[in-house]
Amino acid sequence: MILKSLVLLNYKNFESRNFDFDEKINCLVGNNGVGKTNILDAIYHLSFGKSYFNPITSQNIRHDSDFFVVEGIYEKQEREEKVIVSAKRGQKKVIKRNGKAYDTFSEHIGFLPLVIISPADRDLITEGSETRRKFIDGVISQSDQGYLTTLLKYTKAVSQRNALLKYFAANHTFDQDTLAVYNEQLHELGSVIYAKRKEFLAVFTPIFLERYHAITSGNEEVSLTYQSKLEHTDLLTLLQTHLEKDRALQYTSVGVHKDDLAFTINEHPIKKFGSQGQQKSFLIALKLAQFEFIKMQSKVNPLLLLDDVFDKLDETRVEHIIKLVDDQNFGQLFISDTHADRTENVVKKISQSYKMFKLS
Ligand SMILES: Nc1ncnc2c1ncn2[C@@H]1O[C@H](COP(=O)(O)OP(=O)(O)OP(=O)(O)O)[C@@H](O)[C@H]1O
Repeated sequence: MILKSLVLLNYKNFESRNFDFDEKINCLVGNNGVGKTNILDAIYHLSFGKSYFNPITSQNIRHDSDFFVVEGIYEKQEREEKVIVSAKRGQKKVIKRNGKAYDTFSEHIGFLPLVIISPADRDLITEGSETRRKFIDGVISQSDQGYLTTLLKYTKAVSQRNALLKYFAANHTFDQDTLAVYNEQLHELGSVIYAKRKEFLAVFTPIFLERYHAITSGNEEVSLTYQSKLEHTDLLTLLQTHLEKDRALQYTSVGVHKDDLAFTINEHPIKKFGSQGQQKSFLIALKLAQFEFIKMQSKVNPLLLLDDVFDKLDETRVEHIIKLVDDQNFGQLFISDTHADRTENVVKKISQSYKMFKLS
């Protein structure tokens, strides 16, 4: 799959801009703040209908404008696909494929597979468990629409159960039968989600370890461990044993919406004991494993976006990363960097076909 061209209208700092891309490598170079990351984010928008960096739609519209439009022309399985994302202040965002608007954004997820590696990924290490669940769910959803649908239903059932718990507390009442309906739903949907996450991690973890060792030349032991209360007990039983707690808290305190992924280096949490370079290598290995997993599942080469990836990494690690990208037989690559020469030297090693976009 290739993104052939991109049009931006009032998207962040771009008033009106067109790009015709190379089918292999595109380098976006320029000083801090010229909009390199914004271009990557516009491409991300076309795949996911939202920004990777800023979830507030109105803040992605250029200051003093009322709307933005991002348009991409793709070539996918020998067909041309035109995708447009547009947003007006105060209105719902619209995603269109070949002129037809989607009813729900989730239908579009996975159609244009994409992996982004960015400094913002460090949230995966530093932030709470929700970020890591989103990562797992995002990877699985890009190649499994059914999973995404199950997840959305589960999330809705959790909200409804929480609303019911609040209602019970506010009205000093309790109705076991109504609660049981939600418990059953959560149990059924949660078991599917748990099984899929486990299945995913069984395939994903070895790929991740292999990528990490390739980047670091293998002196450090790292691990990914899926943590879920469903490991030992089914969700129906857990919901029953947590009933008093849930009633007191007025929300559902147990279920797959509380799962986590533990990251360790030499058996210690990487958040506390990993150096900046080790953390960065860990995150890049995660993302390259994501790339490989999606490619295996969807049989499509995802677009790969590298945002400021070379910063703070020594030359050997940069070389290893680029070699890995090359070995993975990547499809189309977008790289943002402040150093035009550094980028050009690196990309020349893996492809004769590339374009440099010098932004100012
Ligand atoms: N809604 C908006 N309207 C106008 N400008 C915006 C908007 N949102 C962000 N910007 C501008 O976009 C610029 C940042 O762009 P971006 O993050 O893409 O820079 P960059 O080239 O990647 O920089 P760096 O090298 O520092 O990462 C800033 O100048 C910021 O003010």
